[in-house]
Amino acid sequence: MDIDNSVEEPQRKMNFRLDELDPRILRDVLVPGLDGNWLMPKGCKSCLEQRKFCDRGSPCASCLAAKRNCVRNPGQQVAKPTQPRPAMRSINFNPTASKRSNNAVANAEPENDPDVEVNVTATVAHPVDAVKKRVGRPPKKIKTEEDVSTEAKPVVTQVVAQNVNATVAHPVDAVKKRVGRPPKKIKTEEDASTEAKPVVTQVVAQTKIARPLPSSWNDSKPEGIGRPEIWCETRQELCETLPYYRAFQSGCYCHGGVVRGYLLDGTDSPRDFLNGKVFVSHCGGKSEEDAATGARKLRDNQTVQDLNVKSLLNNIRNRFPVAVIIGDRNKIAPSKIPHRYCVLDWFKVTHAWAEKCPISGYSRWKFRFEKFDFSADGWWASKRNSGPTTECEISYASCKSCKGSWANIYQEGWMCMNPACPQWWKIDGIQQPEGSLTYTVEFQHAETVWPLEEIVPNDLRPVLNLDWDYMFQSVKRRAWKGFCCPMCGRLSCRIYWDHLECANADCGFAVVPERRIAFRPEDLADPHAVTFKGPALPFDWWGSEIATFKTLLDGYTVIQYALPDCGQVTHMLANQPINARQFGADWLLREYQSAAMPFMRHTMHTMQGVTRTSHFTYNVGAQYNYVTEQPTVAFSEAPEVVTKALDLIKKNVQLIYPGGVEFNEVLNVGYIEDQKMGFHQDGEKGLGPTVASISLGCSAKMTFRKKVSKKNCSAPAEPVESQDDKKRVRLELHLNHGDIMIMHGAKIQQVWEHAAVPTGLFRIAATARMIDNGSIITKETEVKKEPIGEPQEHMLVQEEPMDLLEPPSAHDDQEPMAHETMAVQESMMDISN
Ligand SMILES: O=C(O)CCC(=O)C(=O)O
Ligand SMILES: [Fe+2]
Repeated sequence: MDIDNSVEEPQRKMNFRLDELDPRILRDVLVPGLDGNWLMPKGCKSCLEQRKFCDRGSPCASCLAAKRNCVRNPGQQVAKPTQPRPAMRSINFNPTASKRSNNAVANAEPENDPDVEVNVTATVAHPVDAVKKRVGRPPKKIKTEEDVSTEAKPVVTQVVAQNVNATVAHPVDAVKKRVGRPPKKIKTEEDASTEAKPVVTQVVAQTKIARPLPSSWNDSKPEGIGRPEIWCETRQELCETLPYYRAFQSGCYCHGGVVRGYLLDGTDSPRDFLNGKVFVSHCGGKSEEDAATGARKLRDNQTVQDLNVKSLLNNIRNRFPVAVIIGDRNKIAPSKIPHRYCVLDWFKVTHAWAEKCPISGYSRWKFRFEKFDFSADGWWASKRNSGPTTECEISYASCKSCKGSWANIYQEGWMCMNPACPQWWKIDGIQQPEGSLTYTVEFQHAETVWPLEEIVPNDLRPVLNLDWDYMFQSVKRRAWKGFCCPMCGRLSCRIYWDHLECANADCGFAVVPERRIAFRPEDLADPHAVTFKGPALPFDWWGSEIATFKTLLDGYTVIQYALPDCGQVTHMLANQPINARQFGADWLLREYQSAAMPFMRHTMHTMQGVTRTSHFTYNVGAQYNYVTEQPTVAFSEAPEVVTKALDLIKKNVQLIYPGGVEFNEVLNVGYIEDQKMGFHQDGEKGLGPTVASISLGCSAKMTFRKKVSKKNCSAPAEPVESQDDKKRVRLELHLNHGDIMIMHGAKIQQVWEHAAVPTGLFRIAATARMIDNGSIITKETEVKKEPIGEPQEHMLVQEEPMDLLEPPSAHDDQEPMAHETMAVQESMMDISN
């Protein structure tokens, strides 16, 4: 038995749980695909003793040259003698028999399978050309593909025989050549000039680059042979537009158990490479930057349980193509990537295997991808690329120890790629040293044929729907997806309320549809909600630490919530007659829809970087930049509806705070389906203690919770909501059409944060503030301002205390679930009736 158990690492074994399983299960999981393969011999004794590279021929080239008897260790698989190359066979794909994909490994024992032709040619080089190799181990110097292709001729070269000549088609799967397909001639200019030479320089694809490359690095690359058809400059443009790439942070967009989109960007791992048709990459995860070298290193084993690994293996198993995107921060592109993100093409994931990371010793999963359309290089190929001039095929061999079968990936020799096997990452029992491996020519250039290969799933360019009636009369989620410019291919977010504009300044493509949105309040109202003609009944929820008071004022139902030591939040509930008043909420809703409102999705800084908000805003009056960066206009230049909204807000605030509160700014916010405003404080410098808003259109939930101090987070980012975050909510207002909300007390903004989530299709909120930050103060807003500081403790004088309306204590410290809200509503109903 040729297993060296002494090198087994129990810790790794524990991490890689599959090694506890039956090896057949292991094979099924890790190496779905080919059934039956020929075995590759191990290196000969003589080469092993001399620690020389053995080409595993029979006899090997080295013994042949030295006229030695080529002997292998007992127990090792001996290669069959050289045979004449058999004619290529075509074997029909049997869909029922090929659940497993043709990726990395064949599992069946070839000698037991009479249908499998074994053909390990010991001395024949590459199908067409001999392969020129450096003597001994490749030099330690780390090279990129480009280095190799542009460097002067290798100093010492020696023609050696390549031992594997994989001409045998797989018995079941379609790793076979298709019938009648003529051999491909895939030549580059460089090929043509070197054609006369009998050897092909083997491309070395090693991209271990310790430190981040300088910014000019991408620019210094040669131009590609084409241009990308689909591209953009921000991650948000990418993720809002492409249905196959919605992952704002991950390098893999997984959905439904498979990877739909794969991003090749800033992080690389040793031996990642990309040519015009094939690339090898990793799937990220469990890695961190090494403080000393700047290189990314693993902090744990990647396993088949990891989401990205599991999903990519499913892509292989199910022959599920993946759309690939490249970022200009990647280090492996053969040409200059002209934009921040560019779509490459559809790819097949053909091989998966685990390498032992040379830096950390952990297992890192690597994946090989092939361009779906293999007939031509992609636009990103460099003219300097040189590959083989005819078809080639990847060969496979089985591990004597674990019986797993793996592709012949590295030119230095075949290795078992099963991390659970004692022979993992060893050539002839010897652990591979750091950075010494290079891929075989076949592994870099061979095509894997899938059945139904010709059928590309769909055009990667999202279709721009020019049915403008649908697009703009609708306020559905679809209406604020990004779009792909039909002129230049740039992906753009929909950032304007009323039209589409390509973000490429050189393009100028825009569509300005006729504006015909005309929602009436009843069109937008919650179908289950009551339309109150008398005093409206509240549907709010609050924690027991919040004291409440209720009254009626000018037809409004007024509820005040006292946030302990901070101030008050007032909810004024409108009803149908109030909203129908002159310049009331109904009029405002209509006017906001018909006036030319320059609503836009402006930019804001979050922990993820600069993104556009998921709502539209239009600011009038003083500068208000605390959350978003946006311009402002004077009230005199804004549509009349904004001033009328402010008048209505002021009139109602006056009812609650008769001392007089003035405002010099109105932020108008437009929401369509699925848009919202996440948790934030209204923290503009110089903000007055009173912030008041009017809600128009569909209902919304406005929630309040106390802030928690977050390290390194000075900006009011939209925090990711966890279960605990939901539990932190202590006040929830159900704002309906025409309702007024007032926050009073500067400490509210310091201690609490609030969020607004509409529950229907279309909503406008106009929020008024007093801001003294040195920006626009117009004549009309030059008024006496309340000092900022301690909260103003003038609660309403109550006719009727609301204590009885407090939710039962059982609701304390629980998230305001629907049933709890209902319980509160019922208790309110009881009392109000
Ligand atoms: O949409 C709303 O009602 C809330 C808006 C808001 O919080 C803001 O403008 O700061
Ligand atoms: Fe706010």
